Amino acid sequence: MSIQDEFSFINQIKPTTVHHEKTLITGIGDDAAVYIPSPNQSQIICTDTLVEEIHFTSQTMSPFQIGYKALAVNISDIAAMGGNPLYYLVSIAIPSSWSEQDLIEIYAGMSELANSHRVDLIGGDTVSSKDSLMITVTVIGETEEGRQLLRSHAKSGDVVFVTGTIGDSSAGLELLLSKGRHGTFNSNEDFLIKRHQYPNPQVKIGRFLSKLKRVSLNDISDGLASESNELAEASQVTITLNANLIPLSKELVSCDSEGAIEKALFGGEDFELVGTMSMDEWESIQQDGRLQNLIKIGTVSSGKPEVLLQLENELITLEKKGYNHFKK
Ligand SMILES: Nc1ncnc2c1ncn2[C@@H]1O[C@H](COP(=O)(O)OP(=O)(O)OP(=O)(O)O)[C@@H](O)[C@H]1O
Ligand SMILES: Cc1ncc(C[n+]2csc(CCOP(=O)(O)O)c2C)c(N)n1
Ligand SMILES: [Mg+2]
Ligand SMILES: [Mg+2]
Ligand SMILES: [Mg+2]
Repeated sequence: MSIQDEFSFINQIKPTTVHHEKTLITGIGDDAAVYIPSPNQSQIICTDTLVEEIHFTSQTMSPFQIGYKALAVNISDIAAMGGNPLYYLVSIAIPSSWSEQDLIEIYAGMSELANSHRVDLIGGDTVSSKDSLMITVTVIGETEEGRQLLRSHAKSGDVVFVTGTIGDSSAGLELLLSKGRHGTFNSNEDFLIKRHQYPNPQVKIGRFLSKLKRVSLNDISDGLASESNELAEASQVTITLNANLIPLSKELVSCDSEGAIEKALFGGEDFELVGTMSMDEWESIQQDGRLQNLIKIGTVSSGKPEVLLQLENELITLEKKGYNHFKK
C-alpha cells in the first residue's frame, strides 16, 4: 500500500541535520527553498529523471539503489561542469503498488550519497501516479566564476581523456536483466552489477579539472560514442579515439571480452567523465604527479564535427549511437 498522506510522508523524509547551515535560509517546509549563493561563485543547476521500466525495474534495482542512483546521475552532471554540489530537490510520482517502506528506502539511498557529498535536501514534490514510479532530482551546485567546464572548450591538438573504466554498467545491466538482482553472481559479475546500481559521480576530478586552463568535459550517461560526439559538435572539432586505449575493467573483460568494447562505446550509464585539455597541460600534470586517474584515449584535430575510432588498422566513423529514449 502506498503512503497514507503526503504531509506525514514529507515529515518522515525531512533531513534532521543540515550541511550548509550558514547559507540555507529555509529548506523543506515553506513554499520554496531559500539559500544564499556564495560570493564570486556561479550557480550550476541540473535535473534528470529516472522512470520505472525505463531506467530500472524491480529486477535490476532495490529502492535504496534507485534513490542513490537518482541523486548520483545529477551530481555527475555537476561534476561534468567542474562544480561542487550543494543542494538537491526531489519530485516523486508514486503508484499505489509502492509501500511507504519502499519510499523511505529510496530516500535512505539518496541520503547516503548526499551525506558523502555534503549536499542538503531542500525541497521537492510528492504526487501519485497511475503506473510507473518516476523520480526527478534537481541539484544546485557552484563553481568559481568563469571556471565552468563546457562541452564547447575542445580545440585542435587537445588530448582526449576519461576518468575510469567504461562499459561496466552496461554489462552489469545485462546480468541483472538475465538473472535478476537476487540471482547468484561471481565476484566479477558482482563488481559489474554494483557499477550499474551505484554510479560514483566524479566530483573530485571535476574540481581538479576546473583549476586547469581550458578543459572540455561531459559525463557519460548515454555511452562514450554519444558523449564524444556531443563534445565534437559543441566544439566543432574532430575527435579521434583509439579503441586500444579505452580502459576496460578486468571484470568486464573476464565476463564479456567479445562485447566489452561495444558496451564501452554504446552502453552508457558509466557516469565517468570524458573531456579534453591541451597537450601542454596534459604533459605538465603528468610530470608533476597531478594526473589523478585520467586516462588518455584519443586526440582532437580540426575538421568536421565527428568522432573517428582507430580500430586495429581501420579508421571508422563513430556514430552518435547509444541509449536514445525515442529510437529503439
Ligand atoms: N525537456 C527539456 N526542457 C528543457 N531543456 C531540456 C529538456 N531536456 C533536456 N534539456 C536540456 O538539454 C541539455 C542536454 O540535456 P541532456 O539531458 O541530454 O544532458 P545530460 O543530462 O548531460 O544527459 P542525460 O540526461 O543522458 O544524463 C541540457 O542543457 C538540459 O537542461
Ligand atoms: C531496465 C533498464 N533497461 C535499460 C536501461 C538502460 N538505460 C536506460 S536509460 C539509459 C541512458 C541514460 O538515461 P538518460 O539519457 O535518461 O540519462 C540507459 C543506458 C536501464 N538502466 N534499465
Ligand atoms: Mg539530462
Ligand atoms: Mg551529462
Ligand atoms: Mg545527466
